[in-house]
Amino acid sequence: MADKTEQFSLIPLRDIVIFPTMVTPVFVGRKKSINALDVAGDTDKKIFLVLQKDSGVNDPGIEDLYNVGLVADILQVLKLPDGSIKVLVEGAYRAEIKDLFVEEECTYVNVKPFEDKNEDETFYKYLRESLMQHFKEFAQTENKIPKEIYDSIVKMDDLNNLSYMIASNLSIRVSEQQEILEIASLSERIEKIIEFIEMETEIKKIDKKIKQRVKSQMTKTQREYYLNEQIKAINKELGRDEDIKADIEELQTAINEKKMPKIVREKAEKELKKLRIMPPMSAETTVVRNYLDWIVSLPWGEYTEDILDLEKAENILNRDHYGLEKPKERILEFLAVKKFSERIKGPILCFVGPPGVGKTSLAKSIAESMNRNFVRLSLGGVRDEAEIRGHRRTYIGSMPGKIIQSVRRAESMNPVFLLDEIDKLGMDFRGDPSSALLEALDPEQNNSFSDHYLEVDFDLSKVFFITTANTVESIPHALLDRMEVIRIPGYTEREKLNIAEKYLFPKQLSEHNIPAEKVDIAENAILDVIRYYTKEAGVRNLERELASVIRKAAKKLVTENNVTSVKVTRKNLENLLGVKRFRLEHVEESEDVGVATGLAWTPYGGDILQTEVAAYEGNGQLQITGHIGDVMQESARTALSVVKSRARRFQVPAYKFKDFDIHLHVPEGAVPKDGPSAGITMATAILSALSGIYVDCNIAMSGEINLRGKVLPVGGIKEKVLAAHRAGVKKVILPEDNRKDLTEVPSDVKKQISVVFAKTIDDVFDIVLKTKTKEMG
Ligand SMILES: Nc1ncnc2c1ncn2[C@@H]1O[C@H](COP(=O)(O)OP(=O)(O)OP(=O)(O)O)[C@@H](O)[C@H]1O
Repeated sequence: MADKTEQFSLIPLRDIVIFPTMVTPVFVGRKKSINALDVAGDTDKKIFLVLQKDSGVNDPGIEDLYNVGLVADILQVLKLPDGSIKVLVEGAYRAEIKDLFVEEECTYVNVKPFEDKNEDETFYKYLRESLMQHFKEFAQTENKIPKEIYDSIVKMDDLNNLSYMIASNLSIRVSEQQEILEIASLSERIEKIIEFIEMETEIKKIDKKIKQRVKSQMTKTQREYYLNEQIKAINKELGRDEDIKADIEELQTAINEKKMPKIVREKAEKELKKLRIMPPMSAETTVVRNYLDWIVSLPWGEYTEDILDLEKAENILNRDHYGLEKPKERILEFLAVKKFSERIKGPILCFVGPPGVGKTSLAKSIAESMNRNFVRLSLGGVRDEAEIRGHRRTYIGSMPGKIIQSVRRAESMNPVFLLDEIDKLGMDFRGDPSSALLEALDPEQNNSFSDHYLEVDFDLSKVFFITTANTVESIPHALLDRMEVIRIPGYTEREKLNIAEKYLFPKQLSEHNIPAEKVDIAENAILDVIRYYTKEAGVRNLERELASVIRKAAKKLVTENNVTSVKVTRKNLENLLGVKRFRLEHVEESEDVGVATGLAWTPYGGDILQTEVAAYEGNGQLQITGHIGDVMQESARTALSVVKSRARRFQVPAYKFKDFDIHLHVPEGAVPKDGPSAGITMATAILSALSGIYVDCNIAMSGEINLRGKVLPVGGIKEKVLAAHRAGVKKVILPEDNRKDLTEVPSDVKKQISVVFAKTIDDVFDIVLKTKTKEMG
């Protein structure tokens, strides 16, 4: 490329700057430009391309063009259907216009190559690094540069070409690209490109910031307003406007029709008025709407008519429940009092007993016999006052409390309302749910029960509340005071057998729709289910296992061709229910040293627990294991002191308390145990371990002791005696003061077991300690 003037035909460019070495399509439409192509084709296929200053000018003169353009090779010419031409050019070198001749058919230019300035190239390396770094950052933020272009740019060796390539890919104005094209010095050109890149990235950043600021400035209400307007528009489009209106009218009708008290009606009308003027989809509207939905769905003024027919009630109670004489009698008395005086507000019934003894089903039978609706609310784990009394409406997602929710489910103002597991009510920093419950249960105040959500009083005075608990100990005192406790202890094996035969099995058969003659179960098979597949005071699991037996039998009937009926016997039981899950609890040894048989009460019934004690050389420490609670730990210490005070009588030398460690262990470590009732058992085992005197393990015992050795009464007598009976124990020691509780124990059990009563620990020792002594090492 000599430094001389050359002549080319001209194509003026609109809105595009072409750089050297770039291969680009150019669309040519103007007549003169098409002719310029023809002229170029006749010569050496070179053409001069330069940017127009104003793209609106049709036939530009020298003053309308930039000075520096590009001499380019024509690679391909393509005629398009609309008569215009697409020409593929490759930029050869930059050139400067010296002269311009506007002819009729096309414009010619005399140009001189626009040379690069000679420079010291030592800094090019650094310039290159800087350029690449900027470009990479730009490519990342911009994310517009196609991957293949990016890859080819990154690989480019020639710095000149690199600068052109990058410049052509920046999203800057054409005049700015032209500016780059016109810079003769490579280093200056690169600096300019870097400047543009920085400007671009900065603009992007500012842009982002502004967008964010605008976004956050758009306040919640503005957004809501905007969204609401949109929803309104959408609703209108879809014709839902009418739906919303109809909805409001529906609410109005419901308010009119419900037998709500005046004050509630006024409140509802007021809220409805608000709703009418609110934008349909605002958050506040939803709150008001939900509130009104709740108000109109409550059974205001709906009462079922009571039937207080004692004979019918008794029949229903007997129809559904075996035994339970005392509770049934008490229930009938209660109903009788109600019949005579509607106004006397009797105490609230509280059924206390282990799971599955029929507390819930008794309550259901009461409801049925009185012709009332029945609803059940489990209080287990309720720790928050708001769960009972509801959250104020200002809370997002608030609702009425569980009492009001349950009344809605009951669909009448006077249901039988079972508050289950009242002993499991919790209490923590969120308030005391029992105080809210107290208000619901208290006949003096419950005609105006206040729920935080409803904001209007609700009359609970006609509700018949019944509560249930596994144990009275953990019922809050204030609640217990208002309740009449009816105890339903666990069942004996015989009772369970009767319940299973007469109630559970037939009930399950009919629930499974299986005719009685198709599946039968032998008495001893039921006994085996009770003994080896369930371990409970009630009959819930027994019922479940019987259901399972029935299902398995039904499958046999269906799948095995020749089987027309199934008789479940002791022999085929294991085939149906799988291997036995429990073994009978029984006393391991008939006599031993350092062990005693205790009786424990758990919320799930009674259990026998053999307490073991080992004594070995040490320094007078007492170690206790077996997952036992604080009260039981203290009771163990008391037992040790009691034994110390009787050491001389049993010839236990004093050094044994000083130079021996005592380890007391209560097996079945997985079951947490607590309470003072193992006092006499622990004292017996400790004394035996230290003295070497044998203990009669066939005698089971339960009793608390104080430091002076007096035996104090304990709870759960029926469960404990039943557990002893189940384990085959023949004799039981109980505190003298528990003599009266023996009436709870069924007489068939009492016939088979002898109960002795002890006043002091010495009485206990006299009964259980043998005369034999083991030689101690
Ligand atoms: N004496 C009984 N006669 C007949 N069926 C009984 C008897 N006791 C319990 N059942 C039956 O045992 C099942 C469990 O009883 P229910 O659910 O009433 O126990 P629960 O004492 O309320 O237990 P939880 O305390 O776990 O709620 C019911 O199907 C019930 O009908």
